Amino acid sequence: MNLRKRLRKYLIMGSQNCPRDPVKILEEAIAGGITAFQFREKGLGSLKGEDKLSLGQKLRKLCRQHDVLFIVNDDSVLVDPLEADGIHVGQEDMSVKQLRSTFPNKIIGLSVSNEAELKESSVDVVDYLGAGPVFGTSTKLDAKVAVGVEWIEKLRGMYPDVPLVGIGGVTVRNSGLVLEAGADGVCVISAMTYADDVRDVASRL
Ligand SMILES: Cc1ncc(COP(=O)(O)OP(=O)(O)O)c(N)n1
Ligand SMILES: Cc1nc(C(=O)O)sc1CCOP(=O)(O)O
Ligand SMILES: [Mg+2]
Repeated sequence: MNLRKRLRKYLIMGSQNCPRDPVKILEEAIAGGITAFQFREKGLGSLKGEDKLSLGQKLRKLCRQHDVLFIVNDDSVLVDPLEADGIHVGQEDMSVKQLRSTFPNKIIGLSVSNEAELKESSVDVVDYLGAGPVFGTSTKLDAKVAVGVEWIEKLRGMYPDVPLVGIGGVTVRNSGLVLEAGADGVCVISAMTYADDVRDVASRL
């Protein structure tokens, strides 16, 4: 399956986003049909060190068993121990050029939230772009200003062939707008991790 298809339903989470066992939440999301997962263990209440690694290993194993793409957020040190398929970074993280030279064959995703960031970005060395926050979000405390689906349209126009996902405040109800604007996939955290029925949300997304 090509990357655009594999990024279609992209769950991102760490234990800090989960009101119950993250392993169970991922199992249910996989049963509902997610195609990609990002291990984003960061921020208030997140696990560190061995505990972080141990949870990452359990989530990685599940993704492998079900052929779900497994991406690590930010932490390049975890890529090899978790045998991740790739890494996602933002503008304030490790440079994508450096990552590309360290991981020539891994998937590299980069966040772009506005024109100024785009100007500074080496889009040519990454495999996909994460655009957002499309809508308002309270999950990421340092999220930038919501950019709307117009930002997706703009990026799609500029980069017709680059895999593109929308993130930030995405729900079952508004996910269609993100895809109609030209995204290949939608990323969600809270809409899935806090759902009463995770599997149902994943399948309807
Ligand atoms: C797919 C995807 N898109 C954007 C982000 C945000 O990355 P970043 O700006 O580095 O912020 P943090 O997630 O690290 O807080 C993402 N993680 N994934
Ligand atoms: C991790 C993250 N990155 C964003 C960006 O705009 O780059 S918004 C965000 C949080 C998304 O969480 P929710 O689906 O609960 O709104
Ligand atoms: Mg980051």
